[in-house]
Amino acid sequence: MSIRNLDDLLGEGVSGRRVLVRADLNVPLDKQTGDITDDGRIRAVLPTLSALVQAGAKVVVCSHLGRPKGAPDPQFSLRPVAGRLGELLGAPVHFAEDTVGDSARSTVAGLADGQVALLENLRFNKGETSKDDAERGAFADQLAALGDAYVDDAFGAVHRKHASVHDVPARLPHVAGRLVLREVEVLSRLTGDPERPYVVVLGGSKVSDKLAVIEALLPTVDRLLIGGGMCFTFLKAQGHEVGTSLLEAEMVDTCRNLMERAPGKIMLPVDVVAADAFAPDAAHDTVPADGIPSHRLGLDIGPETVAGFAAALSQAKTIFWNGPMGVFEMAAFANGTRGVAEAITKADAFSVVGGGDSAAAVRALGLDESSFGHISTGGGASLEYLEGKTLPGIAALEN
Ligand SMILES: Nc1ncnc2c1ncn2[C@@H]1O[C@H](COP(=O)(O)OP(=O)(O)O)[C@@H](O)[C@H]1O
Ligand SMILES: O=C(OP(=O)(O)O)[C@H](O)COP(=O)(O)O
Repeated sequence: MSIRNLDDLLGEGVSGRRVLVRADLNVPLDKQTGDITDDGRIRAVLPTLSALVQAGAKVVVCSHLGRPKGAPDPQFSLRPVAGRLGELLGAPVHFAEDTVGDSARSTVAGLADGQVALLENLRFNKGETSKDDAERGAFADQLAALGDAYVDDAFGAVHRKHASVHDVPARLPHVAGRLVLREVEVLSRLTGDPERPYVVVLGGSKVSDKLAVIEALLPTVDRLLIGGGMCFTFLKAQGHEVGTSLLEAEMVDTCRNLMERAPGKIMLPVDVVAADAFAPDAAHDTVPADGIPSHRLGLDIGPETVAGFAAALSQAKTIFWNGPMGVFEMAAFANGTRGVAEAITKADAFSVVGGGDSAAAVRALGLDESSFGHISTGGGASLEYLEGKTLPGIAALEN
């Protein structure tokens, strides 16, 4: 990557300078308690933050959390993340109650050398995600005013053309952080000439984001295994009833086209675990994929599907997996994700797992992280990188 990195910035000296770090601290939260259920993304940014702290910078961290709608929403506050980040750094993290307002300005102004502040959720501001260049630019101006230099270490968000990712680097001296650098180095192994068979497994719930990626990836992969919330739009395209499962109705034709264009390449579930409700204690049964009752929703792939996917994975030499196979957060619907994850660890292949929830699933299910070649913090970001797209966050660092 021909872009400047953290070592270049450290080499210039950062003591006493305000360094704005864009991190991806979009961690999963327990829906009932609001507790952080997996702190992997916070840990992933520690090498960059610790290096800046040690070098005496005034470190100003910013991130999004979830998808609030451009205004403050307490359920998406980063306050709990500030607490956890402080524990991991071994020093308190000063939390600003807003992102670019009075609280942010006074918090940053009060930082001593080597101290860290975390700004409130970037997405509480309309300008962060706006499609209007001027609106995004105006927010980027305010954000950039809080730093003297900018580090992008938010690999999970480099595919977003958002103010903090795409517009701030145009306003400040900018470098890639340690995490972004490492992610790109590892993922580049999958873009050149991956050892074959190359098998990609896709699941999760960000269906419309990822359907677009499938189109681009299809010619380069040997097998595409589809589970999770993703599979129902494909099953519908095959003419099956999917009950009240997650469905992207306007994408059904696209899915049909994809299957017709690459016959035999896409593997879909042959059985699914269908439940009465989206709840941990919901009544559920394994049913054939063409027999989901109309009042039920698919929350996991079934055992026959796991066996089929495992057989395909056992042949692979390169594997990329993004998106849990089911609602793994609920024990009754975690078997598909566990089965596929175990099959990946057993394969004699270079394997990459990408995505906040997929990485969290690996840890929550107690799997040995070292049996994967790489666990990426970005799902959508790594998929778009593999697709060969110019990622707004990376392009901005190159300029
Ligand atoms: N069948 C399903 N129905 C609804 N949600 C699902 C289903 N399968 C998986 N999910 C959910 O998908 C979420 C993760 O999706 P996504 O954000 O796309 O993955 P990642 O963060 O790894 O990129 C998990 O919270 C999981 O519960
Ligand atoms: O969780 C994320 O992406 P991922 O689920 O694709 O890994 C990133 O934090 C980006 O979040 P976004 O998809 O709401 O822009």
